[in-house]
Amino acid sequence: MSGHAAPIPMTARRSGPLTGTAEVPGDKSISHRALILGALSVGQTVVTGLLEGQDVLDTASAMRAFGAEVERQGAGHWTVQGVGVGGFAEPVDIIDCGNSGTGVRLIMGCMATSPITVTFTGDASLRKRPMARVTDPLSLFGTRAYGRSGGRLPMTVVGAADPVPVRYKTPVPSAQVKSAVLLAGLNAPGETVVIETEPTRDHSERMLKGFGADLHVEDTNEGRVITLIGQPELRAQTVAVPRDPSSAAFPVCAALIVENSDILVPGVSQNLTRNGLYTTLVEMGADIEFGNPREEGGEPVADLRVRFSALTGIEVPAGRAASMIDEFPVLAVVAANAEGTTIMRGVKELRVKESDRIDAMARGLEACGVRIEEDEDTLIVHGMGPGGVPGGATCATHIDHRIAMSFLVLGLASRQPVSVDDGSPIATSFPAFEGLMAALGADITRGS
Ligand SMILES: O=C(O)C1=C[C@@H](OP(=O)(O)O)[C@@H](O)[C@H](O)C1
Ligand SMILES: C=C(OP(=O)(O)O)C(=O)O
Repeated sequence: MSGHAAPIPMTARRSGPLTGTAEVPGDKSISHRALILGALSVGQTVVTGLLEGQDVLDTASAMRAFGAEVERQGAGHWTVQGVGVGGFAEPVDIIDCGNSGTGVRLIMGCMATSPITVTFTGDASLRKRPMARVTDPLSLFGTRAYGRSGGRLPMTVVGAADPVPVRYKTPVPSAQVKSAVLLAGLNAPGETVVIETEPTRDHSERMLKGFGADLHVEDTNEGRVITLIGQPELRAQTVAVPRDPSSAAFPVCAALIVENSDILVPGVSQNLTRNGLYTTLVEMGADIEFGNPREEGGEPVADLRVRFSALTGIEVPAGRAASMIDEFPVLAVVAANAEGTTIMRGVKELRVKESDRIDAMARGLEACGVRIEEDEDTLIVHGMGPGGVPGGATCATHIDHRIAMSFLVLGLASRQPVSVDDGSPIATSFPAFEGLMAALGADITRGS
């Protein structure tokens, strides 16, 4: 929904030890894809553990507008009666993807090779984000797009009536771009090929295969080459959505920096395209046990036991950025509570998320007394040691859920409270955040 709710100021105060179990909600990336692939399949897809965050609810509404029957049967339990590849009807109204880059870009992909015309919009954050990264490769299929200057929403996309398959090397490491091209390739005859030089999250590839697409992935000198044969009949599936490692990052990082904490976070994805934060935290000296490794919903997962730790700053290699792209804001908070300097390189994609996350973190951390250095592609945090951040500031969240949650985690370990001007965007990805953190013992309240 693009109408931004009234701002909800929130404040976090230094807390006693966090203890207990944090059962984080379903993975946002997989939830979007379960609804989209369900809508493109023949038969009824059943989804359990769906994330009922606003981003995913907006994708559910969009799938209904294209003709799929999407119904909520119970908490996290949804069914999708699909229309099949090439079966999308033209929506009679604008598709509003709210705050969700994943939603709008993947949906543009899956309508781009059908003979329909669709107008997309989103909230004030999404309307600032670049769409040409998706509409450029879609134009190779024969799709046309007419947006505001700079390729911004609102944007009207005219699907190709006679699509041709494409071969496309992604110029930015983006799972959204890769996925949009693959989804468009579903309704183009012949082979669509996407080549990525830096691997990004691979949920689309795994799930497309699971729904019956003919897709194979090969690691070559040129990069990861993904080949999809167009016009398959996708078959409805049962999808058990695993928990979201990006949401798990908040209780995990909170426990690492709040003295004497000891928590359990079950079912955290160990998918190599998603687990960069956890590798980084261990390198910084985090006391994390990875117990009971197993598969859930087609993803490798483990139960994490996380204890308060004395951490040391490190240099995070640029090659790891894609596997932890949404976790840099909360890593910056952890880094501020570590000894020494943490250098995050290759992070310029953070500038085109829900907000410019490098700028938002730098300004908020500075306001809380932390020394920061930054350039276009780098963020450097000078750590103040465990519990050493002064705090005592109100940080601007810029309609960005991850910025809001990161600064609230910071406040739990800072000398003075840390407030955010608006915690309402948290509902886009982690509506249970406040209750879950309170149950662990975190002192987070509404108001400034
Ligand atoms: O494909 C996805 O589900 C996502 C891909 C990433 O974006 P980019 O592809 O723009 O890097 C990530 O930041 C986003 O939260 C979810
Ligand atoms: C970047 C994110 O999401 P999206 O691109 O889907 O808005 C995120 O959830 O951190």
